[in-house]
Amino acid sequence: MNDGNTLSGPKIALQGVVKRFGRKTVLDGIDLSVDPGESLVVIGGSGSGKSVMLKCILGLMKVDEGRILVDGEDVTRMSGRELQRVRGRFGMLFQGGALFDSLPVWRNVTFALSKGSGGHAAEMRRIALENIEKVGLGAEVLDLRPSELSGGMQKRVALARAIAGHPEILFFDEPTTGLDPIRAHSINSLIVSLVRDLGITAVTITHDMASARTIAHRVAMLKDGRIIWSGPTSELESSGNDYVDDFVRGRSKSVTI
Ligand SMILES: Nc1ncnc2c1ncn2[C@@H]1O[C@H](COP(=O)(O)OP(=O)(O)OP(=O)(O)O)[C@@H](O)[C@H]1O
Repeated sequence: MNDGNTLSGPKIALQGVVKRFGRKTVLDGIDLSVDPGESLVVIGGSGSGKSVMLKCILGLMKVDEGRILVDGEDVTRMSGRELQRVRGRFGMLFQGGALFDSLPVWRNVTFALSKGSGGHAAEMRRIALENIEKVGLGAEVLDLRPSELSGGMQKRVALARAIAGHPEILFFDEPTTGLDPIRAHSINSLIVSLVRDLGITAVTITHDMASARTIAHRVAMLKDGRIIWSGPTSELESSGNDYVDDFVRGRSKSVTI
């Protein structure tokens, strides 16, 4: 699936990553890598450290031990401009979309490009439309406020914003939460096509196993601060790991969601 990229090494590599809050160790030696163009889904119970892991990759949280390489560069040793430069390669779709309700859709989509200062309005509208169309919306939503859109449309606008800066890597935090099955399916399809058509590397956190099965090339399970299993999506049902089995089948005896 990643033919041609094998020589370039992983897009993201976590090596022995430890993150503590006070006495609590949330990440306890994470080793994980994501290949260029790969779609990795991270699953795990509530509070298992999935969001903390993404924040560490983005350099929004400092790790206590270990290294995180993005295209071979260690982001844990970076700060300031250097970190901003690497962050420019990422797009994020946050839980809830995190759109600015005081701004029309087109300003939301181009917010990072215009740095919030305005930019050239005609050019920004053109870019907004281009990206809105990529997520299956049209010009009629450009001047609406996010509150005037349905939850599914808001997610699409947030996705349009995430891809507007031509990211090489996209992070999705619970992209289908709160959507009905049809809208969830269309967001999943968009993620699949972004990875396939634009060659984007994707890391997604989700509790939605239907979504994981649709969008992931590979799934990694986080528990007690460690990756306890990772494998191709086709092996999810035969992982040989009881905890993964319980999680995948939605059994709750060892999982708290
Ligand atoms: N800034 C912080 N200060 C202290 N503890 C934190 C901080 N951020 C996260 N934690 C703790 O780290 C643990 C992991 O949190 P995290 O948000 O990564 O979980 P998660 O796996 O994403 O959960 P969920 O699926 O519910 O979103 C939790 O116990 C949380 O309380």
